Amino acid sequence: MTNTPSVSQHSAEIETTPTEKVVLGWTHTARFLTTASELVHLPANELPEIAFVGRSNAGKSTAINTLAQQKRLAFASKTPGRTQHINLFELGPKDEADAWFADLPGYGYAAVARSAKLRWQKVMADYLEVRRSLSGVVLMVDSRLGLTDLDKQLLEFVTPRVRTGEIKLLVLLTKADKLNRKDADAALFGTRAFLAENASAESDITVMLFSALKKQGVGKAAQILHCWVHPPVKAGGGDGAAEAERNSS
Ligand SMILES: Nc1nc2c(ncn2[C@@H]2O[C@H](COP(=O)(O)OP(=O)(O)OP(=O)(O)O)[C@@H](O)[C@H]2O)c(=O)[nH]1
Repeated sequence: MTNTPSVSQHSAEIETTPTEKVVLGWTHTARFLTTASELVHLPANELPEIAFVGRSNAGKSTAINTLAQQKRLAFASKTPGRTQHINLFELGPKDEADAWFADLPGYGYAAVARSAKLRWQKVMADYLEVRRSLSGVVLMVDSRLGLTDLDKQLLEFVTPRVRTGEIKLLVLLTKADKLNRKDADAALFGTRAFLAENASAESDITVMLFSALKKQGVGKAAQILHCWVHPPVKAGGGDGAAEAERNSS
């Protein structure tokens, strides 16, 4: 077996459309705000907040770093289960932030004691339930594993509010560089089929392949998040996913 180089050792160029360049300029403004181990310690927020969730080691921190084009904004660890707090990041102009990102603790890491696991699952469930500023969820799923039971539980938990349009959902199938074309397509279509059946065909949910290593899907993901925060002012609205889809094809 060969050693897989860490994501930061690679510097693949991001292939971007002009629109994606603009929105990447926005995600690059991300800066650390604060960290909290308890929900009560999270500062109140009036801005749209986008939560990054997923199984431990799915690549959340790396994805945030890639979107922000910063090496260690969110701590990307090789040891699963290292993100033990909710980390908040602020985006937009320095004196006029327009959104927050929240990096949530990864779930499902086997080596974490059961009590700690349950505690973190509760912190996350409570966060998703009570955080009023939550306007979008980015679910990171390792493309090689597909949706795990805990991912499905999380989806079950958030989809009622996705259906009503209260929160948006983007599913990133991470580490897509580790799959060949056929397996990547299978992961993509399998996840889409699950969501179509279990969420709602009409819901504005995007599922896409993502690789921090190869910079695949980075511009498109940035565009979707940007559109969530700055919805296009036009009749018919939408969350920008369709526009991102068009621009990337
Ligand atoms: N090949 C490849 N490896 C990746 C990619 N994204 C992340 N990784 C690797 O996957 C491992 C886990 O990444 P993290 O970003 O720390 O994962 P996390 O979801 O934040 O993990 P927790 O802190 O446990 O919640 C690291 O070794 C990363 O280098 C990718 O796009 N391709």
